[in-house]
Amino acid sequence: MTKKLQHVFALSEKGAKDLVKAVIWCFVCNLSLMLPVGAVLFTAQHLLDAMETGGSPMEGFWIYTGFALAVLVLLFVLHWFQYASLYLATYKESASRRVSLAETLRRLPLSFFGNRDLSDLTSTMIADCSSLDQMFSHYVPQLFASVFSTLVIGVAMFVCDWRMALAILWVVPAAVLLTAGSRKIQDSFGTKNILNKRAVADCIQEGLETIRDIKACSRQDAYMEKLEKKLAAMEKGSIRSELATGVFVCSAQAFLRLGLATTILTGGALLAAGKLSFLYFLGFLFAAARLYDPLGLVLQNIAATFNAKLQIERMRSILEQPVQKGTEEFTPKNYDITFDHVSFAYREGDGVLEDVSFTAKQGEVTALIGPSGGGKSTACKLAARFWDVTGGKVLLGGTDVSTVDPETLLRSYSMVFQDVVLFRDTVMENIRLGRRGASDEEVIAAARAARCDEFIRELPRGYQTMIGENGSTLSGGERQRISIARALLKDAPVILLDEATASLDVENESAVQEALSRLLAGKTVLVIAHRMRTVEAADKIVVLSEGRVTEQGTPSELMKQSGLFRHMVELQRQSAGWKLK
Ligand SMILES: Nc1ncnc2c1ncn2[C@@H]1O[C@H](COP(=O)(O)OP(=O)(O)OP(=O)(O)O)[C@@H](O)[C@H]1O
Repeated sequence: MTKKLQHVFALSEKGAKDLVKAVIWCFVCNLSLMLPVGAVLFTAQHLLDAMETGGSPMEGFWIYTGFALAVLVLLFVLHWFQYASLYLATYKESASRRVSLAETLRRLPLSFFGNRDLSDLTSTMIADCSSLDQMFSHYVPQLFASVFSTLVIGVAMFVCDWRMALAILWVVPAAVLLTAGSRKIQDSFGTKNILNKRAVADCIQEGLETIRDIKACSRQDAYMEKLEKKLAAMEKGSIRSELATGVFVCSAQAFLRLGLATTILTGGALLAAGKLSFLYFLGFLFAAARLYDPLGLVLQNIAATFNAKLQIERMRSILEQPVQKGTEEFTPKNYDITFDHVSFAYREGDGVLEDVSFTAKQGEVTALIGPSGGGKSTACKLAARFWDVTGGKVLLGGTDVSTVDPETLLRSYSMVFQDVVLFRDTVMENIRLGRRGASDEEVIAAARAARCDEFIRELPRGYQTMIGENGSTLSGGERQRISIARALLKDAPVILLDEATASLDVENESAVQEALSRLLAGKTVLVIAHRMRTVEAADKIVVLSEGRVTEQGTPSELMKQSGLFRHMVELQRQSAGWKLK
């Protein structure tokens, strides 16, 4: 049963077990609500007996007071356990749900993120998790518990007096059926409502991410119009969804109250006919009120439970994704990177690399060149197992990288990509990301080697200056030098450089090139460079065009052929003389 609950509600094993416990406690608490009814009847019986026999009503006062207090204490204890099992367990599960989502996301190949909307993932992590917290702390356990407790209380009522039991309970199946029968309608409105809300969140996130381009293209009005349309659709959808839920739930709740009327009528008739004692009549009246209250709430919550379906599905779609796995024991015999007949496609049927074979040897600089879109960056990322290949193998030191745990593998790589990512933190910490635990002195030494030190010291608080979101307060060249400093600090045996010096001015470029050449000694270097000057000193050139290796060899060997490399070198020599009029 635990497994089934885990699957249906996207819970951990402990979460499923805790849900069972919560249902049991809610069930016990629902039954305990009948205890005060018993206490009142017990006391009333005593008073009636005393009045009939002419005894003192005060006789046994302490016993009844003690009994009432015991009921009170028992109720308190039971509700305390119910509270702990509902809320504490739910919030523990909620924390572990978020952690396991984050863990899964950490282990997913980048292909997953390529196919998913970022704002969709954000809303799953934040909004969906919160909705499920609410659902598991307030709705689901109470829903199950009410079904069981109503059954038990119903049987007890039938045992006491089947006519009164019928008068009370006939409305229950009708009210539940009315709510459950509306599921399809509520499902459809609820799903539309959630999708509308997501569309608004997407639109806001898109606007925030692209605000610079929106302004640059004077598209503010068009953007606002689009957002307003989505907001209007959301408002309409929310009202419709609430109305659809409200109509059915309120009707079902009203229907439930009809039971009180039939209880009074039936009880009154039986009482008048002498077929029911006054005490029993009183007891059934109390019991009906006690029964309908939690049931009314449950009806309200059934609708909320229907709406959670979509959120659970979205959560499950992440949790059940196949994650990248592999051995954590990785000691390659060397750090040669070998592409062995590698094919790769971001989307099925849309191949980006086709039968790519080459080796980037340890101690050598291997340059990937070729026309834009030829697959150079893709090859670099496959070398670090950011994605898994669709055909062939990528080997590091003779080991297939797809058999190595991605985080273990990445310890062997330092990377500087075109799109530098900086975090909202100090400059010091942004560089320290290269090697956790590096001392301030080591960070500063790396910054010096990457020619960052000078501009960092000019920042308002030097190395302790906070960098804005993704380094927005720094120039492109400065961002890139910080990322080079990170790579220098990491000092890994494999270096991947993707246009590493693209945003640097000539003075900085030669300074960084000098720092890089010190770092690169003895390492496996895979560099992507558009400028032929950057790759003149490479040990090996691999030309990638339309996803295939069209040439490979030393620069001088390739210059002798009249292939793409030579053509690119000549073109760049010509363009070196190009100037603005
Ligand atoms: N994340 C991605 N999802 C889908 N397609 C992608 C992705 N990244 C790249 N591509 C596509 O894969 C192909 C190769 O891209 P890649 O970036 O590897 O080429 P490149 O040779 O490095 O180009 P450039 O020199 O312009 O950076 C291109 O057609 C590109 O549109």
